[in-house]
Amino acid sequence: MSIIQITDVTKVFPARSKAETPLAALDGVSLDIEKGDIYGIIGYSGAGKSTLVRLINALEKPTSGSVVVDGVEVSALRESALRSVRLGIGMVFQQFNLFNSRTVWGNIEYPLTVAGVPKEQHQARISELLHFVGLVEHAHAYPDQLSGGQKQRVGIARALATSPAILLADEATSALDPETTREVLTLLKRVNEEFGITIVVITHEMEVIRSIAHKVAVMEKGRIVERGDVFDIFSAPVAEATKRFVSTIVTSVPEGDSLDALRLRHPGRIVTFSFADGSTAQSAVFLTLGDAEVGFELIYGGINEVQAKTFGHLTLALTGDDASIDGALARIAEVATVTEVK
Ligand SMILES: Nc1ncnc2c1ncn2[C@@H]1O[C@H](COP(=O)(O)OP(=O)(O)OP(=O)(O)O)[C@@H](O)[C@H]1O
Repeated sequence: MSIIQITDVTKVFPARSKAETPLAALDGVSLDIEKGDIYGIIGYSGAGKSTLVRLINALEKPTSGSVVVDGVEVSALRESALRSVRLGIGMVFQQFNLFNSRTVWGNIEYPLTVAGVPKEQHQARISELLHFVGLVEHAHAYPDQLSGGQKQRVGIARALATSPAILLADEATSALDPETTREVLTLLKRVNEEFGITIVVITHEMEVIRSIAHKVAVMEKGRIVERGDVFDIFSAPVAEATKRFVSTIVTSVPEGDSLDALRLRHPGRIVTFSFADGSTAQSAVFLTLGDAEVGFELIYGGINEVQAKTFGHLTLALTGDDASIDGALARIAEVATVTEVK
């Protein structure tokens, strides 16, 4: 069941000066997010990711199209009716957005007060959240006494205070080092698994998508250029923008300087074999080459794991006569994608 349904949404911002033309930050975007999913939205700066998030929590209205959240058409609601919709959506930010004048406890209490939760219920809820994010000992610390990772854990506890059905994480780990990023992503995964909260993760880092997302949409210039299950997108990206993102963490076919360097060392035929189902296809490649008396050396690539499934791109330098190589490649093409590197 969809919990967020965005249909043919366009968002045009007025020109900032007479010299400029109005800008379509979103241009015909449709996106369905299922309840309980972790959905990643990736794109470079200016792709329209934040605008999309601001439409989901109704901080912006679309120029055209509709945004339905948990069965409510938020794009049509008046400001007064939006309050209850926003209570069902938690938000985590890159710069944490904590109140520096309030303690950890006070920061987590704030949304409870705003939502009108009776005071006598605050203590139990805050204490539960502090345990969940592992900050019980820091309850009375102020944000500037905390590390970045601890601040983000407060941000997550605060976002969960009113038990939202949806959590929007806008570049939540972009200000953190890799180790702390892993901790925060693990926490977000627990939020999803233990509470069944749907999470929308906005990022420009493919590693964030690989670590926690089930599905991903790739945005470029206000449009979604590709979407799908994270494993499919990583193992066989189609759009150019997707390929660029995937190549930041997956070595596939060698190109540019890497290819030039390989060519110098291996003047013969260079072929990349790509598989999406791990070891069976790999052994078939090696056995077929051996049977055809084609020599091979692994020179580039590797095996990757996404969502507990493996895929790989292995580039081999082949030696032998062309007819044997061609025969072997034709047989291998039945179990793996074969790309001759030119
Ligand atoms: N309030 C606004 N007025 C005018 N233009 C805007 C406004 N908000 C966003 N834009 C423009 O819309 C486009 C998309 O911006 P958006 O912030 O959604 O992209 P993004 O993918 O989130 O990028 P970033 O990661 O840099 O935030 C950009 O060109 C931006 O300058």
